[in-house]
Amino acid sequence: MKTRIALIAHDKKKDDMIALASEYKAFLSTCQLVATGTTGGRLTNEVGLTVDRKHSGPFGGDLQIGSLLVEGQIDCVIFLRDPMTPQPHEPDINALVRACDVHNTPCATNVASAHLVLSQLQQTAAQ
Ligand SMILES: O=C(CO)COP(=O)(O)O
Repeated sequence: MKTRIALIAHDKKKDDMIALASEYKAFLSTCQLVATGTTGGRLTNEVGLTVDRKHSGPFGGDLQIGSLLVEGQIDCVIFLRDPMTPQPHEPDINALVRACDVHNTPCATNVASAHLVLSQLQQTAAQ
């Protein structure tokens, strides 16, 4: 079965997400990807990945991904959050991260942890 990964980035972290996805493109291309709206659009247009695009974060995209996660349809979340900028949908963001904790789903919220998670998943997939 394909690894199911959610990719989400706040605006000031989107360039980091593009760089990360470009680095892991070969592996990510073998995965089933879901993303919030704007992040997903950039991943498709700039990296060439096939992504199931949900609504933009402020319009409920985090909640849509949280719902998939609760249903057991997400193996891992890469969520590059911007800790320096208040977000109008902070409750949605907290709900998604909380759902990861409730369901013991790996959730990388910065680039360093995203590298650890993706390199491990890539290695496991190659075995
Ligand atoms: O706001 C977000 C996550 O909380 C991300 O949404 P977009 O990918 O649509 O910018």
